[in-house]
Amino acid sequence: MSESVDNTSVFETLGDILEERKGAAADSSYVASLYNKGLNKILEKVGEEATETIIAAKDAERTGDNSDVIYEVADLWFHSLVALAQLGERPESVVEELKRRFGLSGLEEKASRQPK
Ligand SMILES: N=c1c2ncn([C@@H]3O[C@H](COP(=O)(O)OP(=O)(O)OP(=O)(O)O)[C@@H](O)[C@H]3O)c2ncn1[C@@H]1O[C@H](COP(=O)(O)O)[C@@H](O)[C@H]1O
Repeated sequence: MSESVDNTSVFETLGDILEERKGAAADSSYVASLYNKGLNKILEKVGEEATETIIAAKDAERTGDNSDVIYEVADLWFHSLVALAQLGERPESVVEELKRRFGLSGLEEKASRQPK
């Protein structure tokens, strides 16, 4: 599978798999088992993976080896996409939002925000 999927369509393919798993049995699929446990459990995994990413990034800074942090960021992205799928949203929505931000300076965007 990994060789046959173009880099640009990785999120689309993963989005299709996450949709397809909505019809799978919890004991046959990790994704289906997460859906079955519900959004709180999925968000708990997102939190865990975010923490593991921070620890791996600090280790990478010390050792110069980025392999673990890449692995943990992949876990974080994956679980974030499962959370979005549970909410009925596809990965392409996030890609679109990032695309919308091209050329928009983060500093300008922050300055233009309405005060809360
Ligand atoms: N990309 C992923 C992916 N990344 C991480 N993981 C799983 O996420 C889990 C998280 O790791 P942990 O170390 O936290 O797992 P754990 O300690 O066993 O988890 P808990 O018991 O704490 O819940 C592991 O079981 C990983 O295998 C993934 N599982 C699935 N996918 C994709 O989703 C597809 C569908 O997966 P299934 O639904 O299992 O068929 C796969 O073909 C992949 O493309």
